[in-house]
Amino acid sequence: MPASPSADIAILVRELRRAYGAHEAVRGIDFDVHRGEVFGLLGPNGAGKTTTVEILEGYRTRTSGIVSVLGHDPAQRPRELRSRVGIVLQSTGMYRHIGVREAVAHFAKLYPRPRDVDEVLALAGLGDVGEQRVRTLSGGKARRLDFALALVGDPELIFLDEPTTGFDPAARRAAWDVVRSLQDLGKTVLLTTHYLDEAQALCDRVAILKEGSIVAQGPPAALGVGSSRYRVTWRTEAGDLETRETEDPTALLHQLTSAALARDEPLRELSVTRPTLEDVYLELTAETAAEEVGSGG
Ligand SMILES: Nc1ncnc2c1ncn2[C@@H]1O[C@H](COP(=O)(O)OP(=O)(O)OP(=O)(O)O)[C@@H](O)[C@H]1O
Repeated sequence: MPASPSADIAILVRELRRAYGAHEAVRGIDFDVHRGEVFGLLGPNGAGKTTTVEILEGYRTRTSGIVSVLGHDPAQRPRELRSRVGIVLQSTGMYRHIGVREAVAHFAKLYPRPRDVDEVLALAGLGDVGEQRVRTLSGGKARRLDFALALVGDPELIFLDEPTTGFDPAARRAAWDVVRSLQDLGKTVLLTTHYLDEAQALCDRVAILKEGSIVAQGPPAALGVGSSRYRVTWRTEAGDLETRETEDPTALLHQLTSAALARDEPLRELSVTRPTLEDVYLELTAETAAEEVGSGG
């Protein structure tokens, strides 16, 4: 029997497990993805991200647990899901010899209610290369074509597996813009990424996987980003780089700047930062540090 989640839940996962022989790759995870949300699955290599996403896409079976995608069990491979879900594969490499616009138009015919082809080209940032042959596209543009092919069916839910791996910084920013425009269109996005800045920039909520279990889940801000901890770094008189963490940097900054003024010297390399998602992630996924901080909370 398929689970019947409430209308605002696009993906529901309960006690999901997947074993490969004796190895349990996914160990009883729970999460929901709300409609209209960009949700990120993060975790080191082998944490179970691909296994989880491919179970949601219907490409892999599960050992146990409940999974519902737009109200359907993907294991049944319901036809309806095919047109309501867009999957950006790790580069399709199809249609190399035809034009970009032609490829998107060809894909559009596979769906009952496709988006306008030119609109999709514009959305994916391919408006200027529509007449170019697919094989002549740069890596970044080829990836955008993968986006375009996933979007042309006008899916409600889009899976993005490491959407910017191998991109240069400009191509990454462009891909981020595509994800943001999907969000503006009210689409639900589930993405996996190795880049923590990407998750921080794009995701409404993230789940951090480690060895098949979710070790933290929530909005990036609630995972410590923008928390009350500040990190103050500066170069001392002796030339050493010093770092101190504090709840309130006011007094420390006053002390440092007064001393520098008294010496009539600039305070070199001063920075005041808050922990990024990356700091939180590294803390949670570190092999030994996790045990130490895990029980203390
Ligand atoms: N078909 C398979 N048969 C046996 N073991 C597998 C299979 N697929 C994955 N595994 C194992 O399951 C664990 C989780 O793999 P998975 O690919 O889901 O991780 P991941 O988080 O996606 O990693 P990556 O970021 O490297 O893609 C790993 O230990 C992996 O070796």
